[in-house]
Amino acid sequence: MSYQKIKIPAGDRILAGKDGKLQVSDRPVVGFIEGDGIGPDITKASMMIWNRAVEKAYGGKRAIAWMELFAGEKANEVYGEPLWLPGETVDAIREYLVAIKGPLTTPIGGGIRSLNVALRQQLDLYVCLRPVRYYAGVPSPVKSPEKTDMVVFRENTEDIYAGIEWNAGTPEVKKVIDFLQNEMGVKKIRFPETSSIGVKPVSVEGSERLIRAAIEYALKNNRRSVTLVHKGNIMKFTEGGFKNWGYDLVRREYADVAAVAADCDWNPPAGKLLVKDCICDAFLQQILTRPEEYDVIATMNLNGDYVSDALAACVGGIGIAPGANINYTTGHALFEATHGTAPKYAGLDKVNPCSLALSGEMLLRHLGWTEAAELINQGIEKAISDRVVTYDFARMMENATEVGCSDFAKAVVERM
Ligand SMILES: NC(=O)C1=CN([C@@H]2O[C@H](COP(=O)(O)OP(=O)(O)OC[C@H]3O[C@@H](n4cnc5c(N)ncnc54)[C@H](OP(=O)(O)O)[C@@H]3O)[C@@H](O)[C@H]2O)C=CC1
Ligand SMILES: O=C(O)CCC(=O)C(=O)O
Ligand SMILES: [Mg+2]
Repeated sequence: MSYQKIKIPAGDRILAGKDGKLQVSDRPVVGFIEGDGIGPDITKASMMIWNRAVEKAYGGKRAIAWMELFAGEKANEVYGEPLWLPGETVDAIREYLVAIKGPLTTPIGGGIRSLNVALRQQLDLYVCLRPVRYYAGVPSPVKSPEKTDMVVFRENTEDIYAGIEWNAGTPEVKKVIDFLQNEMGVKKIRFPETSSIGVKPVSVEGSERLIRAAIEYALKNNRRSVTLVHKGNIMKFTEGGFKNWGYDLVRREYADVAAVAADCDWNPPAGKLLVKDCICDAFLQQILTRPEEYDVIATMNLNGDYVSDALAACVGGIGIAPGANINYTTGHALFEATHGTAPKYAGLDKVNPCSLALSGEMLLRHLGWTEAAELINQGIEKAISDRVVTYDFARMMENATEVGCSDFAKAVVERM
């Protein structure tokens, strides 16, 4: 495919085999979107870390051929018109399979809807994978942060994030409310004249593919349990459906390797994975009081958004929380930091690049380049244990050497 503004570097396309395994040459083309706000700072710093890790791990035999893709404010500049998510950016990720992105701005209220959510939906990246583990030395607001070791599987294409909503006072919302009241017998809209209405689609297919991915991950990585986090006591058919369909799936497809908590009195037979559930509000307090009881988490879109920032805080904050958006069937994967554009720090070369750098660590692992991934972990761990950190950690540590974003990246590279 030819592109208008995207320059394709010398290298090879990553291909997905029939078994879902990727075919990766020694010079794979990988897309990157710099992002808005702090995006350029953390992308530049992370690039330094990723490229050095690959060079060091493979002695120059392997290298990533980076291909810049445009979205957000930079897309407006490059294309010379108000174009937030050019079609060719999505096409290029479709064609080249793997990419990484910095955060993109979403204005609150009016204006464009989330470009991040649009990318996930257009590419059907149904899993938002966010591992949460503690790096020794990172300052944390909890007493025993090392007890937090969870991997969040957040459903990425449905729920309230589908963006089906109508604003209060519009003819459209009036039509929806009339339909609900007159044709569906709804009597519970407290203030019908001034309500906005949002719709929350949650399907059997969407829930099953997400929960299946979480179970497969747990089995492959010898994890102890999968917890379905939901608010099914209130939203019976959407959040409650998610839980029930998850349990049905385990009983139907995984009976030989996994057990539903209620079926085994919370004691799975030896060697079997425990699948349990927890109501989301209770879960958010238990991650502070009893984190060791949770392992792999499967949840819906909105819960997953809240849960991932709350969990990130337990291990030091969103400055160090990585993530990936993945479709395990097509092999498409878009890696990204958990945090946003932190506009007040834009261009100051100040923030922590770890969240994006570690998303790149996940990317390298996804390509099978584990040696390079390990070097990134090692460099970050050593920098933190030497107390060389960015402002977010420095303000919670004693005797820390506070450095900027690019100097932190240099400190990591020196310690690989
Ligand atoms: N995937 C994406 O692209 C996402 C995009 N967004 C978008 O980002 C914009 C800003 O959102 P906002 O709610 O302010 O959330 P942000 O995550 O951008 O920032 C909130 C706070 O988190 C801390 N923080 C964020 N990133 C870092 C970092 N790298 N290092 C250290 N600290 C960090 C800062 O805390 P402190 O002030 O304490 O220093 C910051 O003020 C919005 O438009 C939002 O929609 C939001 C989330 C995800
Ligand atoms: O796209 C956005 O504005 C928010 C996305 C978000 O918060 C997330 O992915 O965690
Ligand atoms: Mg979020």
